[in-house]
Amino acid sequence: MTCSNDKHILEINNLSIAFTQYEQGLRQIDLQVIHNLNVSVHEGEIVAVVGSSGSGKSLLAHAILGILPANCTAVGNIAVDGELVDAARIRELRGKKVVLVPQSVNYLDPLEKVGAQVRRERQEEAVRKRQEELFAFYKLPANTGELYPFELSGGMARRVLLSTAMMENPRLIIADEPTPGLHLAAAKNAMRHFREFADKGNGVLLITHDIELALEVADRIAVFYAGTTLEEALVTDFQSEDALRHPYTKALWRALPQNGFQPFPGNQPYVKAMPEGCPFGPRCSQFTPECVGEIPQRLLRCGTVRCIHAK
Ligand SMILES: Nc1ncnc2c1ncn2[C@@H]1O[C@H](COP(=O)(O)OP(=O)(O)OP(=O)(O)O)[C@@H](O)[C@H]1O
Ligand code: NI
Repeated sequence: MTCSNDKHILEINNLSIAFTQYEQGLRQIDLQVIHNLNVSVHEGEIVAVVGSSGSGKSLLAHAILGILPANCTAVGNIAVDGELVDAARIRELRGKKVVLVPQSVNYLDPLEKVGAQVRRERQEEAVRKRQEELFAFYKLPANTGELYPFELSGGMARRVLLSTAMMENPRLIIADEPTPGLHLAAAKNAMRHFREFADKGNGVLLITHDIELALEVADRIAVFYAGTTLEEALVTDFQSEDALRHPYTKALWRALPQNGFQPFPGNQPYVKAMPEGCPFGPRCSQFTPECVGEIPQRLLRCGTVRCIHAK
């Protein structure tokens, strides 16, 4: 939902995710953690999803890949390359057309050498060559393929995960916090790889809590808060506070070092204590009684916003 006419590689509409939990062993409750979420990635784009811990970023990634936990239900529409995908279809696309760079290095199988994992046990020479090229690109030592995950440093493991994602010539990469533990040079290398990948007409959804990193590499930013998108903005909108739409995004902007490091007190609401209406209401200086009602996401200046007061 922007002014871009480019084709959507990923389009998510009205995604909601709830966990079923049992309280005191008996009473079943549904905890809604993602609410009517919309987000899209066009051809050639890196879209960064930024939000604080617990805002639902990883669940979004897992929903797109169809790997949510069993006690979790997702409703809404997910389209990849213009095709609405259901659970069976996403299973076919996963690891091929759509790949995940997971948040945790625990996704590596501890019992298998990493080279074979990245090659998915395939023996062809071309596959081995591609794996070796990727390891070299990520500056992994020559013998890395023969090591087990426990023999890798955290940064090496992360670079192995990045190599795994790049093995299959995917169309869409979902990268969930791909840089923690990486040295600056390695992080920049990974981001350069994403950029080249997107420039070929593919898409990247980059999930991060690091807004400065997002502003450096992304084309658009989706601002997450308490399980929904409060704003979708172009990176260039972050050049001035006035170009931004939502009071929360403006607060994030003022907290950036280059804009005075102004702290913003308070916390995102806990899933069990969500306020009615706007989730940001209790922290918002523009709060009015109308904010307790339904807050639609609307188009505004080539982006979107979920705030009735935004102009
Ligand atoms: N298995 C689960 N059972 C119940 N609630 C869960 C489960 N997994 C996640 N949640 C809740 O869902 C919400 C979103 O979690 P998620 O992992 O997507 O956050 P995140 O934005 O990725 O955070 P972080 O930046 O820390 O990785 C959190 O409130 C979390 O407590
Ligand atoms: Ni996460």
